[in-house]
Amino acid sequence: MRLDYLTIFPDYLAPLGLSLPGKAAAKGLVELHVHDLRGWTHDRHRTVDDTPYGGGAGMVMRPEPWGEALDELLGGPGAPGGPGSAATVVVPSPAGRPLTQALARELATRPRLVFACGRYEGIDQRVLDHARGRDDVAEVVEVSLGDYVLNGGEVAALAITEAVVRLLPGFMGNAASLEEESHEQGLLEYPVYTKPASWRGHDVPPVLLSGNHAAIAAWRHAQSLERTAERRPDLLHASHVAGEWEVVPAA
Ligand SMILES: Nc1cc(-c2cccs2)n[nH]1
Repeated sequence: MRLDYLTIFPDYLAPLGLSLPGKAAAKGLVELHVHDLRGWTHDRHRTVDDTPYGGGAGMVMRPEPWGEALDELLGGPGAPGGPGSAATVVVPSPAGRPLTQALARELATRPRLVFACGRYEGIDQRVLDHARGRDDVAEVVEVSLGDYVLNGGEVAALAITEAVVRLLPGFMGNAASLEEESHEQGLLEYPVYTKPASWRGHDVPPVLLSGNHAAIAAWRHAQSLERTAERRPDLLHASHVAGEWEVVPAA
């Protein structure tokens, strides 16, 4: 998978070279390329924004630099990959589709993601509309991290990258652990414990020391259900609760 990032703050994406994405890059699972949008401006001040039509506060990002940048990254002579490598343009936005594990799984199947990290009051809408009409763009997807407003898309791009890259085959050593994670089964994760068995008067739930794998699995599922019901009832569906579960003594 190739990941490109268009931003006016390239240094903000320096963490891409560290930890998770950095490890995936080192394993050859991903190619990461950060581009300064100002590289596609032609005036002395390298202007990327202007006042909004219709008035209102703040500034809007001009379409020209984005259009030229996408021309070069997507369809230009230097563009990587031939047919079948059509890019998915990911636009972090508070008005986007919520980032969920399902969306992360979907994005992890794509051959190329191009992150358009906007600032100010947003990117001129025509940039997205034009990109949607390109035959070298598979999809333009606006993605929200949640119902709050950041100053720019860079932080969101880092979060989306981490959620996606960790799902790539061959990245996480134990693929089984991916199955059990929060949201992977549609439920919140159960509580976890490690040594010592007793710490500051707090004991590990005895079932976890029992060696009874069926009872442990049942206890963990019951904990996930309980946590989800308490904290995220919106995630609970009949399918989660259906089926016979043996009653396991409370921890
Ligand atoms: N969820 C979310 C995304 C954003 C922004 C993306 C780009 C500028 S602000 N705020 N909140």
